[in-house]
Amino acid sequence: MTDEALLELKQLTVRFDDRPVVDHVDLRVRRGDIITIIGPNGAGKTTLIKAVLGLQPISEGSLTMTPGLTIGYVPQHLTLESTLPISVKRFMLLSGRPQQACRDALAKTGVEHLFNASVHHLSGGEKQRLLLARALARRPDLLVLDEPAQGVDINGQAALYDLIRGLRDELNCGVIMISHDLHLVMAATDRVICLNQHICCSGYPADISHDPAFIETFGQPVAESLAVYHHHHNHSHDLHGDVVSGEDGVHRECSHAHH
Ligand SMILES: Nc1ncnc2c1ncn2[C@@H]1O[C@H](COP(=O)(O)OP(=O)(O)OP(=O)(O)O)[C@@H](O)[C@H]1O
Repeated sequence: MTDEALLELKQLTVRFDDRPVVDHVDLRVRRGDIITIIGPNGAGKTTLIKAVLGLQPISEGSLTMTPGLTIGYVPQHLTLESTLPISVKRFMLLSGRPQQACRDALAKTGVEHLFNASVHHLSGGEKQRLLLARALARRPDLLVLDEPAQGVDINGQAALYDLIRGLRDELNCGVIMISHDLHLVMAATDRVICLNQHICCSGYPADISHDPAFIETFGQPVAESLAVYHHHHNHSHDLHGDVVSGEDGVHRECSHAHH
């Protein structure tokens, strides 16, 4: 059932004071999909996610979910009252799931060893993994993540995206996330949606980095630096950057600039 649509948005529009902040968005999320929403500040990304979570009323269009769909939500940050002592164990049990399910989820995100630690003492990356574990404890059909790698260093970010991909494979869930880490998105995401109120362009990273709408939104230098990620060469280069014959002995010219 890999093509089962978990969620479908049709012409979904959210207006604030008659201003469309999310403008006629169509989106279909199936099991196994990883869809990343990118876009400049104020583009409507969080508003769209809130609509999916049922936290934001829709002005127009429709949002259909498969009946009984369980959503696991990972917010940008863990916000807790700093004076309230709380352990990882207690935080996880607040999800209402049994202890073993909580432990299993923590093991999946690699932080089970912190079960008795204070949440306040966790590093930024560990907190994100804890939030992810809390979402997983619900055994979600759909994971929704709002900038999951915020405050995590670059190696930690790559590891977190790898983890999300691995969890998608294991749970066969759909994933929809917002990200500002364009380089990681382009290297790791299956499908990208570039939102600027409406969907400017969408598709696979290799394709959208060449899309004029993408270049207009993020600028030529960003588009060029991202295009390298999924750039498949049919030939090799020597140390000077000159093209040498391919494996089949055929020499082909590059159709792009090298950096
Ligand atoms: N409840 C609200 N009432 C009025 N305007 C709102 C409300 N929520 C968001 N907005 C406006 O809608 C626009 C989109 O906001 P949103 O938070 O969805 O953008 P975003 O793409 O997530 O931005 P960022 O990347 O900066 O987080 C902004 O101009 C914001 O000020």
